[in-house]
Amino acid sequence: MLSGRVPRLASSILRYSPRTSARCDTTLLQPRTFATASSNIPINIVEVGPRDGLQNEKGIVPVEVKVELVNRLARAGMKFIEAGSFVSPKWVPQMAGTAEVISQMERLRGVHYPVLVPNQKGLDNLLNLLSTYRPALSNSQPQPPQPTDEIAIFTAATDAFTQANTNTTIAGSLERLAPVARAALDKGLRVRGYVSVVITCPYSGQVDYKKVREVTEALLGMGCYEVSLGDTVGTGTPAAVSEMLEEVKKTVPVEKLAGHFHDTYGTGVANVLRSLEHGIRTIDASVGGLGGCPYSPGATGNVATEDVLYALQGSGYTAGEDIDLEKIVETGWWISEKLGRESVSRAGRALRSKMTREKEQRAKL
Ligand SMILES: CC(C)(COP(=O)([O-])OP(=O)([O-])OC[C@H]1O[C@@H](n2cnc3c(N)ncnc32)[C@H](O)[C@@H]1OP(=O)([O-])[O-])[C@@H](O)C(=O)NCCC(=O)NCCSC(=O)C[C@@](C)(O)CC(=O)[O-]
Repeated sequence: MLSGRVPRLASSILRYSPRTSARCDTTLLQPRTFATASSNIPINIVEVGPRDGLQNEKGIVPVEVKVELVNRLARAGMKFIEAGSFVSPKWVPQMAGTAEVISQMERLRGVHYPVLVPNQKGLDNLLNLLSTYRPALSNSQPQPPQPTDEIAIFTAATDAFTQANTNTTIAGSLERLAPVARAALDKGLRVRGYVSVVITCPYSGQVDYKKVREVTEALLGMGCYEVSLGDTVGTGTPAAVSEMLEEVKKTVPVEKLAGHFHDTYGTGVANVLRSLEHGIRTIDASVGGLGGCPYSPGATGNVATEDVLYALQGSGYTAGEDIDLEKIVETGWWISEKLGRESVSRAGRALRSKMTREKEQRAKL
């Protein structure tokens, strides 16, 4: 654990309560209502580093590194870790090894490892893999839990982005995804939805927030338990996020929404906090600030997990009793160095310097 000033914060902040189904306190759903420090509202962090983080890497990241990344995140206390994608390797070569990753990773009890699925073929590939994990006939032959119990389906708020990302229009993608969601639900999988480009589209500019709302409604109508709203390009400001959420919340219950912010313009944490003020209780984040969408030119990584966890300190929100920020910081550096660079998480950089200084001081004693 961190020591000095950070541990003082850490005692209240670095231990988080697990993801609960009671997503939010309705008294705190009013726009721009700040939570008080004593309210301790649970926030779910969905760690998307192994998927959104790595999918944009130019060089192929070896399966064993991806497996180690997922394992480190789980051991650091993350409860939802997006482990990869069953997409076409012709479109996103980096995700080609996902079946191996989810077969080889440790599967910790209470941790969910969702994977992205774009179409029926992706679901079939996943179900084939899962079929090898059927419960053993005899209790004397215990089987490990199946690698995942959740898929994420994805579309976008503009035709141009949907075309670039999945080779179809919004309507075409919804038509393609509806039977996939139904089949996954029939197999007992949970289904999460994504809407990309909720603020700006890299191809068609300013997005119509009404479209974001309609696409969100469509995904929920297919049985998604939650829809994550992606500021794919990362142009969002807190004011734009507010405006977008005000529109979506006209017809969609806020507890069905998650926030997914890229940090291209440095507004990721501010947008997270703004979305919490709106009642959102699930935030996607990426360790070390890894990532970017291959079909969103110029966009940088997701808001860093470390930055979100740091910002939540003393805010009255709590992100999971088991999360160890020091381990998350170390994991952010570990994977960044594997990728030949430094962690871009601001909190990750500062906390690592602090941890190093403290280690040196201890060594001198
Ligand atoms: C949807 C398709 C497949 C349509 O792509 P398509 O080319 O129209 O598909 P197709 O059905 O014509 O198939 C083309 C080839 O791909 C194969 N194929 C087809 N499907 C699969 C599959 N599932 N798994 C493996 N192989 C597959 C298929 O078998 C065929 O192979 P061939 O016969 O030529 O040898 C393609 O566009 C695709 O995979 N797109 C995914 C793109 C992607 O992964 N983008 C990043 C994820 S979304 C994101 O990052 C945003 C998010 C979620 O983070 C939120 C945010 O920040 O906004």
